[in-house]
Amino acid sequence: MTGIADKYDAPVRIAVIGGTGLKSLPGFTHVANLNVETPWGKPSSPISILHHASPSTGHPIPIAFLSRHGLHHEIAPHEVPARANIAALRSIGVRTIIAFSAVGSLQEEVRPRDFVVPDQVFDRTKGVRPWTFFEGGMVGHVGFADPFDSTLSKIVAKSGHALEGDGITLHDKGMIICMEGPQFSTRAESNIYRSWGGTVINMSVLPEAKLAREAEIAYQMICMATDYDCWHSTEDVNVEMVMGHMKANSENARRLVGAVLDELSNERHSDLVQAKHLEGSMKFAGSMTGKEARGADALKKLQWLFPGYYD
Ligand SMILES: CSC[C@H]1O[C@H](OP(=O)(O)O)[C@H](O)[C@@H]1O
Ligand SMILES: Nc1ncnc2[nH]cnc12
Repeated sequence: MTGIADKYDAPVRIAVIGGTGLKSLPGFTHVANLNVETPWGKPSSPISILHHASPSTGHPIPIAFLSRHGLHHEIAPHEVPARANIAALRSIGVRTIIAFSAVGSLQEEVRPRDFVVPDQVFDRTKGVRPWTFFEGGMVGHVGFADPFDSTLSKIVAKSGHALEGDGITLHDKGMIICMEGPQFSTRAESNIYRSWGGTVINMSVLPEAKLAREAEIAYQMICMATDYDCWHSTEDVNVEMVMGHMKANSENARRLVGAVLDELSNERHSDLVQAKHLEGSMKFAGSMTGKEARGADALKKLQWLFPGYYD
């Protein structure tokens, strides 16, 4: 792309990860495209840096945008390079991620095109996706009882509720089931997930949310329901249905993300967007392994991710 810089000198604190049907964020000033190479490989797409005018000061706030499935939706859910995505975002300064996802609804009251801000996750991936930065002779454990950031979730919910009555319906909690895919669920699975209390289902929240937590990044997913999976009397989920609802409701998705970014750009959330409450948490949690037993490769990679933590 001509006229777009390939560097951005200031730290970028806030990122949006776009999912199915949200491959870009129009309406912002596109100032740079960053091609970041991490020890875990290349991210799903170049990171676009967008300028968003803070409603409180008018000053431009940089926002990083990454397309989870690539620029042309060429990366399947189980192939998403989630470690490279999260590591690349952290390396440019990101400490807050708003992740967007198209989901199936497991409850009658969550209708196609409704938004859900989940507060819990149930892991139904199959262990085929790399899910941690801590391995190979660098052991680390991090709490994941509450997989989303509670302060961030309140901001997202408040921003969404403020748009209600204006074409947007938002449910401010729920359990998201993360399945492996890429095939959709069987009817038996869908009904079991409902009996477990699942609210919505996707193929993307994990390991993204786990890796964000390990990287000391505040993370919240915004889900948009696109179908009733295959438990309902309506038509079973298919790709045309998902894409159709995403396309038809994309303006609302962008309005919601815009409202969240407006709020996060406010100076009063400066500590949150820098995730001060998470800063340094991996210094101790990731330094359990005795120095003499540390794997050299693992150490080098983690020193790239957390400069100064494991010297
Ligand atoms: C195309 S339907 C299945 C696909 O849609 C969701 O993608 P994303 O979470 O990136 O919006 C779901 O997780 C599946 O990957
Ligand atoms: N029914 C479904 N199952 C899994 N992922 C989805 N993404 C959108 N709809 C979905």
